[in-house]
Amino acid sequence: MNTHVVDHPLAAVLLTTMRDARSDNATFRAALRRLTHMLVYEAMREAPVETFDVVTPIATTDGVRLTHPPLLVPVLRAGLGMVEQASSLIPQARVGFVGMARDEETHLPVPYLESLPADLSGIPVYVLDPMLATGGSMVHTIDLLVARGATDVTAVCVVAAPEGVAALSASGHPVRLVTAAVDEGLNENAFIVPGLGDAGDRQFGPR
Ligand SMILES: O=P(O)(O)OC[C@H]1O[C@H](OP(=O)(O)OP(=O)(O)O)[C@H](O)[C@@H]1O
Ligand SMILES: O=c1cc[nH]c(=O)[nH]1
Ligand SMILES: [Mg+2]
Repeated sequence: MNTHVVDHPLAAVLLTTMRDARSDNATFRAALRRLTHMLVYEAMREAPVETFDVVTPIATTDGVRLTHPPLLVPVLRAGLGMVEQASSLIPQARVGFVGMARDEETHLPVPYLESLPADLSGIPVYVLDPMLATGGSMVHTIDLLVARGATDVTAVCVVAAPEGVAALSASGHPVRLVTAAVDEGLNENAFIVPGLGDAGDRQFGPR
C-alpha cells in the first residue's frame, strides 16, 4: 500500500496546534480545517484531468477539468471537521456519509450511519477521518465502498498509527493513505501515542 506522509513545515505547525492539549475545541477545528486543505491538495496531485476549450477575454486556450470528480466520505463524527474544507477545494465532488463509534472496551467500530451512492464503479473515493488507530473504522468504511464497486480509494488522515497502516495494507483493498504523520503506536486503550487525543471529542466535546 502506498503511504504518503505530507512533510511540510506549514502542515507540521498545524498538526502541533492539534496535538497541543491546551487548544480548545474552536482552535482544534480551525487547525483541522486548514490542515485538511493541505492534505487534500496533496492527495489530488495525481488526479487525472482532461482539457477543453476555454475562451478568455482575448483568445481560446486549453482549460482543465477533473476527468472523474470524486466522492468525499467523512467518517462521523471526527471526519465532519474535514468535509467542508475538502468540498470547497473540490466543488464538483459529491459527499457520502459513514457514521461509526468505537466500542471503548473492544476497540471495535460500531456502525450507526451509512449514506452512500449505490454504484461507485469508476468513482475515486476520498475517505476523510483524522485518526487511523487500529484501522478497524477505516477498513470497515472501505469494505462498504468496495461492496459498491469502488476500486480507487484514498484514506485522508491526520495521524496514523503503524498498527492502522498495517491493517489497511493487510485488508487487500485498493487503497492508498495520505497523512500528516505516522506516530509511534497505540497505548493500552488503543489511542495513538503521542497522537492528539480523541479527535471527535476535541472538536465537538465528549459523547
Ligand atoms: O482506527 P480505529 O481504532 O478504528 O480508530 C479510529 C476511529 O476512532 C475515532 O472515531 P471514534 O470512534 O472516537 O468516534 P467519534 O469520531 O464519534 O469520536 C476516529 O475518528 C476514527 O473513526
Ligand atoms: O488516538 C485516537 C484513537 C482513536 N480515535 C481517536 O480519536 N484518537
Ligand atoms: Mg471519538
